[in-house]
Amino acid sequence: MNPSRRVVMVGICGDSGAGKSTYAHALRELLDPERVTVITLDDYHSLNRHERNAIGITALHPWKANNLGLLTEHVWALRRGQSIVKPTYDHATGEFGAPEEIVPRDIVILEGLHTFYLERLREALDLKIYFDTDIQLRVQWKIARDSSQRGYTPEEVMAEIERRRPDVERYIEPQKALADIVIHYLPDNETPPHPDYPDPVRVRFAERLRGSKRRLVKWLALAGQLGLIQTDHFHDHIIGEEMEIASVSGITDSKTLNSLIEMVSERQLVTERVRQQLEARHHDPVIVSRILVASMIAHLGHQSRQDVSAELR
Ligand SMILES: Nc1ncnc2c1ncn2[C@@H]1O[C@H](COP(=O)(O)OP(=O)(O)OP(=O)(O)O)[C@@H](O)[C@H]1O
Ligand SMILES: O=C(CO)[C@H](O)[C@H](O)COP(=O)(O)O
Repeated sequence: MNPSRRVVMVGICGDSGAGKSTYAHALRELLDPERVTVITLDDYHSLNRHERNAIGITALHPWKANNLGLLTEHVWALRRGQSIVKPTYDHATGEFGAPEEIVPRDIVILEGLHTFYLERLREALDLKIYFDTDIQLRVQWKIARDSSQRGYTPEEVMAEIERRRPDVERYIEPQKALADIVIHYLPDNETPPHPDYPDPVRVRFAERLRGSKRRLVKWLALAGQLGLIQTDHFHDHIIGEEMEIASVSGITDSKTLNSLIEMVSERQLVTERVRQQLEARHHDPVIVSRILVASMIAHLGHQSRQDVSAELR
């Protein structure tokens, strides 16, 4: 591995249907698919669908249904710039597929149910994002996806959501307290639907106040005060800890989004893909959120390259 390079590791965590994988792949597109590897933790299930059902456990059980030891080993290997050969899981059949080789790129995004579950996993991550998607959206999205792509009927999806509820509370939701940023998608009942934007969604960001170098919410609040974006800004307690919160709703224009990008990152780090996105004049909150988070990740990559260069001097 080139010693002046350090892989940037981003973790995305949350319940099934929260939008993790869609977000991870959107970030990859924005940052540059050649530079980003996305890994889903679903590939580290230790039991197939039939085996889980036979012993009556859900995929949410960290130890009985997942190989978190192997995952941790692989995450650290990738962070060191080493290739891995990882398992694969096929949701269309509920079976494992052939193992695949992963060569680390500049940025690795891990997305899954247990991304922050182990301290040793969290230690490998430069940015931790938890998706706390509103239950109404989560159910709607999960039913649509699982019945079209994973071989379930809508009734089976509803029954599965109910069956999983205790495990969600026990194993998944506590990880919210370990995130740097919590992203909450909410239905936006105040923004009128538009042909390009038929199901308006509001995106709420909560950010930890403790010594964070990242200041996404502060900048959003400032942009709101300046009247640049539609936002509300407040402090609240999430799992007992004070967090600063701002939500983005409505439509944001490109000029404003450009200013926000410069607040969270640097002009020279704006990727070609983001530039192309900015050619559209108006952006919904999901796009705004993805572009800002991609810009923060680009900035983290830049900082880590500077740190490595300083260490080598
Ligand atoms: N912002 C969004 N707006 C509309 N639909 C969305 C959005 N994000 C995700 N979805 C839809 O919700 C479904 C679930 O999303 P996704 O697969 O990303 O969730 P996930 O958290 O990775 O779920 P799982 O852990 O079960 O794999 C997908 O079909 C996707 O198209
Ligand atoms: O919570 C999930 C994350 O996607 C899935 O339910 C889990 O991966 C098992 O998948 P399947 O139901 O396709 O066997």
